Amino acid sequence: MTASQSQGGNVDQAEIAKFEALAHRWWDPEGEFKPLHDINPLRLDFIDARAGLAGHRVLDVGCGGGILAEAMAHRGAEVTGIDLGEAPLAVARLHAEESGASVDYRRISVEDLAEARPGEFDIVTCLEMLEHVPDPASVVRACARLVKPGGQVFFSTLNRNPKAYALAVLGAEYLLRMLPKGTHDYAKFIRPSELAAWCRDAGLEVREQNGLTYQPLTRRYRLSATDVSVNYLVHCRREAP
Ligand SMILES: C[S@@+](CC[C@H](N)C(=O)[O-])C[C@H]1O[C@@H](n2cnc3c(N)ncnc32)[C@H](O)[C@@H]1O
Repeated sequence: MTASQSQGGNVDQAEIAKFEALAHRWWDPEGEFKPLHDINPLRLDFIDARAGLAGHRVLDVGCGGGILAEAMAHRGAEVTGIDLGEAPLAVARLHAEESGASVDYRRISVEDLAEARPGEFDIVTCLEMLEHVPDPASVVRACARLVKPGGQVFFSTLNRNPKAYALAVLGAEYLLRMLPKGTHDYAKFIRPSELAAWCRDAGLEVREQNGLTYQPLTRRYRLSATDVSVNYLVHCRREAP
């Protein structure tokens, strides 16, 4: 058990501090968060095509500086974004003010929000966050509680295998320097089978898994229905009671 877990929360303060320190760079499309900017149109379309964002109540868990949350609001969703980092949320609020996006940003854990507002959301998104928490299965359970029966939940994270280590850690952090060193902890990467088991245990039906693959030559990402070997997206539906 880590120090932060023993204090009662499912949070690794060192992870939060990492994102706090970089928060001012969140909206620089060529900065440390470039990969999130680059994959955002793909993941936004993936979610919109499966859940239909316009007019729906959406919760974005681990929203950071708001790259996805804002984009979903611009598609007509009523978005709440939660995170435990103060600085990323401050950046997110400022950016939304400038862009005219309406997003309700809050500093609260997903577990506490699930206690307070179970079943309130049509759609829950939790992207690139599970690999930064001590107990990702607890986040999956909370997301399942927060969505309405029949509602949609989306996760994305990094697979745990030698290829993912080579590309996401050695390649992105050390070779290409796309990300600061230490951004990812390989031990926290999650196999699709592990995530699927947590989803099923939480009452979520896994409908689809899609890879987000990086092409080093073109420096572009694309969605792949078959290659979930590195970064991947999962679409689930909360089973009706
Ligand atoms: C890689 S960023 C992803 C941001 C956003 N989801 C995206 O994909 O554009 C990870 C985010 O998770 C947040 N985070 C880490 N641990 C968390 C926790 N226990 N509860 C809520 N947010 C957390 C960090 O503060 C950071 O903003």
